[in-house]
Amino acid sequence: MTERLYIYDTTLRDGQQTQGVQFSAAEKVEIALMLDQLGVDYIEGGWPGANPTDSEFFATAPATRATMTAFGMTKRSGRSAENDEVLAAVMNAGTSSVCLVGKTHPFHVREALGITLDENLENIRASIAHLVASGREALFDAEHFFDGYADDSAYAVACLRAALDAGARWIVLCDTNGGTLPGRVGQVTRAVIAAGIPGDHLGIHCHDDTGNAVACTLAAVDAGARQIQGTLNGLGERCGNASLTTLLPTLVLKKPYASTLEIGLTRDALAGLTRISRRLDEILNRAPSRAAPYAGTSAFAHKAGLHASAILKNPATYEHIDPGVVGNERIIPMSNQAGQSNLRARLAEAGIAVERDDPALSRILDLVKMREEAGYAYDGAQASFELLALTELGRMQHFFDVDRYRVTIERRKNAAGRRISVSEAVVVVQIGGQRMLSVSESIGPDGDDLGPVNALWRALAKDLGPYQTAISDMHLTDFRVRITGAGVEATTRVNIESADHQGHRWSTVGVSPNIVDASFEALVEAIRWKLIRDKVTPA
Ligand SMILES: CC(=O)SCCNC(=O)CCNC(=O)[C@H](O)C(C)(C)COP(=O)(O)OP(=O)(O)OC[C@H]1O[C@@H](n2cnc3c(N)ncnc32)[C@H](O)[C@@H]1OP(=O)(O)O
Ligand SMILES: CC(=O)C(=O)O
Repeated sequence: MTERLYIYDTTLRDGQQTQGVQFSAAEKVEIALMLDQLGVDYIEGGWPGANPTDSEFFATAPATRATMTAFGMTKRSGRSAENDEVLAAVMNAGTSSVCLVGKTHPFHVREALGITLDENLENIRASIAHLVASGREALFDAEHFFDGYADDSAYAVACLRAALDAGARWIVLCDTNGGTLPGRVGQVTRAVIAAGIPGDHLGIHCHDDTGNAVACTLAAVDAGARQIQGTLNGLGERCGNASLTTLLPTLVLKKPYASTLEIGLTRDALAGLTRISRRLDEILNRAPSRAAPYAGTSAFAHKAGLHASAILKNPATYEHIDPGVVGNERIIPMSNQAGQSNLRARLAEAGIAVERDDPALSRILDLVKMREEAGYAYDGAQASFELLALTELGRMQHFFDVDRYRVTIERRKNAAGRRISVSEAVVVVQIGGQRMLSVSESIGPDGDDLGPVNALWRALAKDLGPYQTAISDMHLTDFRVRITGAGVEATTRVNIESADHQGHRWSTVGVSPNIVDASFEALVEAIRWKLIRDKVTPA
């Protein structure tokens, strides 16, 4: 018989506690709709009353199939739940479900709240009873539960019991400081169930401070907890929360969960996982994590020659699942670890047909290895690799030549008298016998300098004559610089990631002792790749 496991997402609340993350209300709406598509059961939208964004979000929250939940804390001592203004703001959001965090560790009751243990129990009871009396589904987040249990298990469980007896639907065991290991989470969860808190009322909320949040969550599920809390891409306070991007496919696809637990997530929805994960990164203006399980850009990248050779015979040789199941894709990158199998697969993927015995194959392989020795890295620069291969195969189209470029950096006062630096770039290109000169500065909308690479990009993209339409939907999404080698041998590698409105993302690489020169090479390659991908006819 299968048991129901409920998924509770807290990206919009705990995820917003990530350093550097600040969602707007509109972004929260977009994320809530993505979570709903995915099939989570609860969406914790934030803390109404705590800040204007969260209040605005609840005022305009979208209709969702998932239960929208407001978050807050148990009432303060010395006032009734009805008269606690923080709790009132949470209730006023009007959600059918409300989650309140409360203390369960005597140390925190005494130190952080400065009240007696009995007062805290009463605050929990009265707050939950107030939610239930007003017809809300009540959840109790038992803060620092595992630390509290280690200190005084009877008191920690008494806090859970106070919430359960007052009518809480869910009691959520929180590893707030994230220091508990999976074995201990499993052991304590079992003990809590044995103490009379039923597993189908028990949730788990883990932080990733030891890198074990997902494992701890699974340990609690193994022990009988039937609600898991987590966030998209593992966002959350400090090191983050248990990542639902990892947990959801694990629960749907892996034994024993797939056959013993029912969750509200279909296989179709799971195929949207990578897209949703990447969209969140875009909202946060972050490059997607390479190593993230399932949705990472390297999750199905097969770099080593031996792996690639076997993958081509049967992907199951080096993949634990089919990448398409989570909407991700297989990548066979080129690098100095590659053999001919990587090369042929990579070329085929790029739509470049080459006969098995074409002598260009070993020339390309040698060239890749030689250039990697000189500082290039092609495993993260697929587009540059394709250009290199096309050139070596004699199939590279000729779009334009760069005659010269120049960048100057000037430190000067702006109109307001503030000292700013301004970069100016001049680029001269030859297109179909015509010479074109473009000049651009790098001043952003707020008057600040965006740097010499930005000035170069603007100058290059300003007027490419017959190619202007093709590159007009192109923009740069990431820029990474790495110094390779040391001392006088040091050189700079620049990786540029570009995207267009058709949803393509591509990476190029440039190498030079001079950072601007390396950047320029990567920029020019990004444009050339776009022209090829869009099948633009050379002028
Ligand atoms: C483990 C977690 O992640 S829980 C989620 C935590 N999230 C947040 O804190 C983000 C949103 N928080 C906020 O915007 C603010 O902290 C507010 C609006 C909630 C409260 O702001 P303030 O009234 O200025 O209080 P402040 O933040 O300084 O301190 C928290 C107060 O809540 C009390 N408190 C903390 N936890 C609880 C609790 N579970 N029950 C009752 N009171 C609590 C503290 O003792 C402290 O009270 P004090 O001011 O009398 O010392
Ligand atoms: C409630 C919560 O976020 C925590 O205890 O970590």
